[in-house]
Amino acid sequence: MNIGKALTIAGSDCGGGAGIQADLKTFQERDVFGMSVITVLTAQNTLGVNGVFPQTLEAIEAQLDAIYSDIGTDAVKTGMLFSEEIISLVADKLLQYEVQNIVVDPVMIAKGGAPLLQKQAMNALKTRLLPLATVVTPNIPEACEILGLSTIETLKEMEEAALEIQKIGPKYVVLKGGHLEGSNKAIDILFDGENYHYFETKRIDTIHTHGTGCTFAAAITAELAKNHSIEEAVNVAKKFIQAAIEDSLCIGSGIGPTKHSAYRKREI
Ligand SMILES: Nc1ncnc2c1ncn2[C@@H]1O[C@H](COP(=O)(O)OP(=O)(O)OP(=O)(O)O)[C@@H](O)[C@H]1O
Ligand SMILES: Cc1ncc(COP(=O)(O)O)c(N)n1
Repeated sequence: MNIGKALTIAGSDCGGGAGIQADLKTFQERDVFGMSVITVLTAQNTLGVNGVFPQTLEAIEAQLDAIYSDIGTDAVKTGMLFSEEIISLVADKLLQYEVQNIVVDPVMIAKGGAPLLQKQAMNALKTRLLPLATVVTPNIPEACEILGLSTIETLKEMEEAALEIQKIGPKYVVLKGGHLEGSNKAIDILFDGENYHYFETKRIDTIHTHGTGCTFAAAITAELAKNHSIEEAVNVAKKFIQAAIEDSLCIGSGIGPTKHSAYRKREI
C-alpha cells in the first residue's frame, strides 16, 4: 500500500514539544510515514535550552544517504540546522538527490530566547537553502532577520516582507503572524508569487506554545507528501495548530507543549 513519506531534518528536543519529536508526532497524526535526520541534540525542557550538541557532518550525511539510497521522500522539512556547515551539507544533499517538496522552517531562536542558529549561518540559510525551498515558513522575528528589518507591525508590512523573501528564491512564503503585536487574531499570509492568501484564527490566550512553529511546518509537509496543493496544506496546518494550541498542555513549569492529537480527535 502506498503512503506519503515525510522526512524531518532537524534538532532533537528531548522534552518532546518541538523539533524532531513534534514533527514525527505531527506526521503520525496526519497519516504519513515519518522519518528523521537528527542534526543537533538539544537538552531542553519547558524552562529553556540547557545544551546544544551538533552531530558530526559524517553522521548527518550518513543518515541522509541511508534514507535517499533506499526509501526516498515525498516531502521534506528542515528545522534547526544550527551551523553554516550543516546548512551547506543539507543543501548539497537535497540537490544531489533532486529532492522535491522542501519546507524550510528557518528556526533561529527558541521561545525561551536561546539561539538555535549561529549568527554566521544566516548567510548560508539565505544563499544555500532558501533558493531550494518549495515553501519557507518564517515567523515575524525570523522574517525581520532574513530581510534585515527592525520591525514588521502591520498586515501590509507582512505582505511586503513575504514578497521580498519570495524574491530570494522559495516558490511560496508563509509568513506567520503569531508574533504580530496587539491583535486578537493569529493571521498567517501565504504568498504564491502572485496572490496573497490569508489564514485567520482567533488568538488563543496561553503561554503554552512550545513547538508551534515546528508543528505547523510539519503539518504543511505532511499534506504536501500526500500531494495536496500548497493552499490546502496551509489550510489544514492552520486548523491543526489551532486545535493543538487550544488543547495545549500544562506540562513542566515553563512554556508547555501543544497537543498534537487535538485536531484528529475533533475530526472524529
Ligand atoms: N496564541 C496563538 N493563538 C493561535 N494561533 C497561534 C498563536 N500563536 C501562534 N499561533 C499560530 O501558530 C503557528 C506558528 O506560529 P508562530 O508565529 O508561533 O511560529 P513560531 O514562532 O515559529 O513558533 P516557534 O517559536 O515554535 O518556532 C502559526 O499558524 C500562528 O499563527
Ligand atoms: C530542536 C528545536 N527545534 C526548534 C525549536 C523551536 O521551537 P520553540 O521556539 O517553540 O522553542 C526548539 N525549541 N528546539
